Amino acid sequence: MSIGILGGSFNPAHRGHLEVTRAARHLLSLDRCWWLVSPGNPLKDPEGYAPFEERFAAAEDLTRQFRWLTVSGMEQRLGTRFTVDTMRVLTARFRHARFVWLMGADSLATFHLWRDWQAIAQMVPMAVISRPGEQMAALTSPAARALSRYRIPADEARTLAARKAPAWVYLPVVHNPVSSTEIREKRDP
Ligand SMILES: Nc1ncnc2c1ncn2[C@@H]1O[C@H](COP(=O)(O)OP(=O)(O)OP(=O)(O)O)[C@@H](O)[C@H]1O
Ligand SMILES: O=C(O)c1ccc[n+]([C@@H]2O[C@H](COP(=O)([O-])O)[C@@H](O)[C@H]2O)c1
Repeated sequence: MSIGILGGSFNPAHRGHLEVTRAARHLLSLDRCWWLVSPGNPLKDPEGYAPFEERFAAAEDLTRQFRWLTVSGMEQRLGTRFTVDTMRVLTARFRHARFVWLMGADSLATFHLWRDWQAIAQMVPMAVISRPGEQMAALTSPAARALSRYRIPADEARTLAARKAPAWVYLPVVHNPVSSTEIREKRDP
């Protein structure tokens, strides 16, 4: 079974998350997707984070109609905050699953700042989905350069989940500028 994982703060969840996930599911031919709600991104200021339970519940509300999409509180339960730790547990626990790590272009732009990012790239194939204004920073980022030889063309995206990591694809398919930051600012100007 192939499973796409979109890790995120979901502070709050929005249509952009949905668009990324639906596009990835379709183009990568994934059986299922998980939204992995982070207890707190280690690179983000904890100030301004809504409580985990609130972020989780809002993500569930937004996705209820999609049976192929599960909102997971795995990191909260495991007590992991770093993706490398989470993926070590998941790959050991679900030996027969073929995981693909999903992320927006802005995440690839700072991927080289994540703990043991090379180990993550060795562990799991990755799909990077476009985000308005982020393409240049993503594709010229230190991680994109370091991993350039493992990039596959977008028209081979369907093969990604079956590939051995490292392997990644850039999908220029989402053009929705929505962000959690914008939603929070509109709520509390
Ligand atoms: N509009 C979007 N287009 C493409 N990718 C997105 C979009 N919104 C979120 N993502 C991706 O979804 C993942 C989780 O994002 P996150 O929960 O941080 O939302 P966000 O809108 O980026 O939040 P914030 O504005 O608080 O930084 C990240 O990999 C991010 O790149
Ligand atoms: O492991 C890390 O060092 C790391 C650093 C920054 C972000 N992440 C993960 O990236 C995902 C997206 O985070 P965010 O806050 O941009 O939604 C989420 O699963 C985070 O746990 C992970």
